Amino acid sequence: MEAATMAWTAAGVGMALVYWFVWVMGAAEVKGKRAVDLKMGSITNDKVKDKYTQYWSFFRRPKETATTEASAEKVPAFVDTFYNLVTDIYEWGWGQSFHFSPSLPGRSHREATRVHEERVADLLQAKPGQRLLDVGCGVGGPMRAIAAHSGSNVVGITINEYQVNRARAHNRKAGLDSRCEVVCGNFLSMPFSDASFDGAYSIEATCHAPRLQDVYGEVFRVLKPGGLYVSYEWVTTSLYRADNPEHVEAIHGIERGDALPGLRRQDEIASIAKEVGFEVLKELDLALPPALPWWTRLKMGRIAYWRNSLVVRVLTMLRIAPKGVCEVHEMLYETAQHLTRGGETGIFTPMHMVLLRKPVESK
Ligand SMILES: C=C(CC[C@@H](C)[C@H]1CC[C@H]2C3=CC[C@H]4[C@H](C)[C@@H](O)CC[C@]4(C)[C@H]3CC[C@]12C)C(C)C
Ligand SMILES: C[S@@+](CC[C@H](N)C(=O)[O-])C[C@H]1O[C@@H](n2cnc3c(N)ncnc32)[C@H](O)[C@@H]1O
Repeated sequence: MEAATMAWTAAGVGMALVYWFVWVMGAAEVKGKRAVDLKMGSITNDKVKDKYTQYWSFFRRPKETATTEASAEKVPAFVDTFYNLVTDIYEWGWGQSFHFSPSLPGRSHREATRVHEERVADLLQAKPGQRLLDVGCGVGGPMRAIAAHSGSNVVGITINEYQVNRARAHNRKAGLDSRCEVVCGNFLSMPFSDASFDGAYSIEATCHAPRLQDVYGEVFRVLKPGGLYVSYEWVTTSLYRADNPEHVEAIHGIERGDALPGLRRQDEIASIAKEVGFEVLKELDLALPPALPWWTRLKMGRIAYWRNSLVVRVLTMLRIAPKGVCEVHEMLYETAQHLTRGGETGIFTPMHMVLLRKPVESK
């Protein structure tokens, strides 16, 4: 073969490979967020690396972050930065629901996710026409499932403006925008009137609060007397040993890679809820057997991770994705290992469920 023909053939094969990795394989989990559309939220391309470095140095020592008052105050701003960095990667590689769920035999991840969300609506006994609050709503995957399942109206709050825009666009596309509303704000001080919601829920979101009392107190305030609140909490279990270096490494890894100001213990949740005035109706770790592992989906994805990191590398080289995406992707890959370790050893659960009620006689 002539040199020129060989060069053209190689170029053709190269282009086909790029097309395959980026447009075909890069379409990952959910149609609608493709690798070529990866952005870093509202951070401009030239600021991505700096923002990532700032984030990483802030969350290097998670427990200190929660305990010193000055740095606890900065947590919501850094959580906002975190979601600017990860929201598109999450949507691309996981879907529109940013949480885990127990695997269900013979059912897809998508179905298992929906069942885990509908369980919230059922626990709340949500009814058509009721007004529910989604505390830390992400891009609204759970909100749409819960509104569709129960017929209720849902108002979501998130600290991240980029997520607000994504959630509103998804709500419109799903034809649910008349029943699903999204507000940008801090769940530690919410822009809602007292006693203005029939029910509330939070799915894997309140773990970002330095003090759980603050967010539970706000939910208590905005609920009507008699209103129910369900929360899926990220916690360490009674199997966690602070003197076991492997345990400490996994838990620190989870905290650093997920913007957490220190994980709480499982046995703290109900007492904090009571402290702010709630009645505790139910408390259960939904990850306990007979539930199947929630971390299977993270483990099964090794080939997908490899493919995804290749895709982000190629896109960064071609300057389609901003510089810094590779570092963020690498951080998430490592976080996935720590989460898996936390699940396998049983020292961590992302689904400690509490069902709470604001007493009827309270104001
Ligand atoms: C509740 C929170 C988020 C939980 C999960 C939705 C996310 C935790 C870790 C994330 C991921 C890790 C590895 C990524 C992978 C390297 C990439 O190629 C594709 C996306 C991942 C699978 C990503 C997806 C979302 C998570 C599973 C926290 C923040 C409180
Ligand atoms: C892991 S995501 C879960 C999102 C959603 N519940 C779901 O399951 O898809 C956590 C969410 O909590 C929100 N969040 C964290 N801290 C917050 C704060 N102080 N005020 C409002 N939202 C916050 C984040 O912006 C994000 O939307």
